[in-house]
Amino acid sequence: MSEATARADALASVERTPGSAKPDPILRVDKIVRQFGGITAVDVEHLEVQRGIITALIGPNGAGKTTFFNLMTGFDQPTSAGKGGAAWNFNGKQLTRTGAAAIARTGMVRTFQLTKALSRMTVLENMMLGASNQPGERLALSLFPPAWRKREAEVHAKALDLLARFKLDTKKDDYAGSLSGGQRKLLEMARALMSDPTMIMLDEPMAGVNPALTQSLLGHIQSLRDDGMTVLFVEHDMHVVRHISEWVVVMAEGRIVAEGPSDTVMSDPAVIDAYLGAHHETDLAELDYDEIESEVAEEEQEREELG
Ligand SMILES: Nc1ncnc2c1ncn2[C@@H]1O[C@H](COP(=O)(O)OP(=O)(O)OP(=O)(O)O)[C@@H](O)[C@H]1O
Repeated sequence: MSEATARADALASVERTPGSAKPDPILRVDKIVRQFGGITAVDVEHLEVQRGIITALIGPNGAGKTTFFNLMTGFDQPTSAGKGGAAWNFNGKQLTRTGAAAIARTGMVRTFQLTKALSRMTVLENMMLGASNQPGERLALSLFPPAWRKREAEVHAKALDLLARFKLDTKKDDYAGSLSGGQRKLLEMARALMSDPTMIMLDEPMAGVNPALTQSLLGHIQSLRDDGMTVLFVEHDMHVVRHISEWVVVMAEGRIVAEGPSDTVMSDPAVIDAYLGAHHETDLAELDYDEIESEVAEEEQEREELG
């Protein structure tokens, strides 16, 4: 049996309902709520992410996807414990109240957009920063300088390997800020891989990427999965979602509203509702999002004119 068939078989019996149980979940989330003032950004009752596959997290703007990523990776904290207590478990480890660095060391990492500070560093320096330190490593290394030099050489070699894999090796001494949009996305992904994650969370990996690089980025994401990594990614482009994800989770107004394989979930009425706020007999993949946006803008203007 091919690996792709095995992955599809593992999901065949999974219920297409929000929060459904998976045969081998690497991430399990319970009752996680995050509010900002009066806004409930995230209110996830239960979610399981299957190990070793590519799962897409989709949903309209403001659905809570980025906040959910931040909560999982310790860059934000849940507001309320909810009934029975907020909890999430990654690869057998309970992560509630665990800091971001400690969560990264468990093997769950997310990509970050290149900030201004990182743009002023070279591509290679960015990669070196991505290497995680094992607990106690800093102390051990500072007490024993030869070990530090050995570790630095290893990290350097690994950074060069990854840069070659992502075809960024010729750019290693360039400022990260000088890269094109697509190359930045490659660097963000390569940097996250420096810590040998078990699961990688990508926030809009294709945003701002030109069509030529899109294909290469998609290939990289698939090869991470083929190497045994679990991939969870947020994406607005439905063609990308259809192309590479084996499972799709849909968020709206902080909640998980639908789950299923990419070829069927987008025709789920709950998903269409989430995007359009009304029932439509439409296949989301066929929708023209620019047209929808301009229709929504027109409707808003009409409402404003009507007072
Ligand atoms: N730091 C913050 N302070 C106040 N409100 C916030 C903050 N972060 C997020 N929100 C609000 O929480 C809600 C969820 O936002 P979030 O960015 O998680 O959504 P998203 O699904 O990632 O959206 P997009 O697809 O547009 O990136 C939105 O209403 C947003 O305005």
